[in-house]
Amino acid sequence: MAELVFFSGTMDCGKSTLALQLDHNHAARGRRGLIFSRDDRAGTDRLSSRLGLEVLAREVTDATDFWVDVTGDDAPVDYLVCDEAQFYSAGQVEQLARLVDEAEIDVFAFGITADFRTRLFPGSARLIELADRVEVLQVQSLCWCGARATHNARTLDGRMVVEGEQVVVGDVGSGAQVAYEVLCRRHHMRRMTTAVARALAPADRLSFDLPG
Ligand SMILES: Nc1ncnc2c1ncn2[C@@H]1O[C@H](COP(=O)(O)OP(=O)(O)O)[C@@H](O)[C@H]1O
Ligand SMILES: Cc1cn([C@H]2C[C@H](O)[C@@H](COP(=O)(O)O)O2)c(=O)[nH]c1=O
Repeated sequence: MAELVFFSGTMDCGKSTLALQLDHNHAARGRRGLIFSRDDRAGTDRLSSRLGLEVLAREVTDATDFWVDVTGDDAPVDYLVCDEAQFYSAGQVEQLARLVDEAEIDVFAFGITADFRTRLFPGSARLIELADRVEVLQVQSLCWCGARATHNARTLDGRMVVEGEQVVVGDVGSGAQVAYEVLCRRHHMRRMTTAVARALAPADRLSFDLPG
């Protein structure tokens, strides 16, 4: 029986890498898959991993109707890989669920659950509601303190911000003025990013090495 699976985690925990591996393994067994993504950091029509691998993908937009696109494709489809699924609409997630139930197509969706304010993205919320399984990635991304990172912070010059648009494409550790950093809940609640922690305590008094 086909499944709708949501692989979730913080930014930078290996979701896109897993998406590429999963596609590789299914394709190697002769299954036909389609890859979708939306607003990948590497640009449109892309699914990219920080490990360096990048493949062509179909870009999801507000106008995308998965049911129409997939059932109208040239050849039968066995599975879909859907990256950056947090950016999909609730209606698009419902189309994915329909493809699973009525067309017997496996859907493997990947995305972050919550935004920089700890609020669920619409696509992720609907996936949590509808998925057969929600899988939290095994590889843990870490807060600067060494604890498991569970939350995504948006930073402006290294300091956490709590106001702004929900969607701003960006990266962790990019050095850009607006960037992201993954934190444990304790430090997310206290808005204590690496830069703030470094400013508050001398490095020799910190129990975990801060990144350079
Ligand atoms: N130079 C590197 N060497 C080994 N692993 C790396 C390197 N750079 C990134 N990674 C791994 O890649 C992960 C990020 O993978 P990616 O698929 O891009 O994440 P996500 O899609 O969840 O944001 C990191 O958590 C880390 O495990
Ligand atoms: C927290 C948060 C993230 N984003 C963006 C930033 C990145 O472009 C993607 C996440 O990609 P990744 O492959 O999981 O690293 O989401 C955003 O737009 N708004 C946010 O609040």
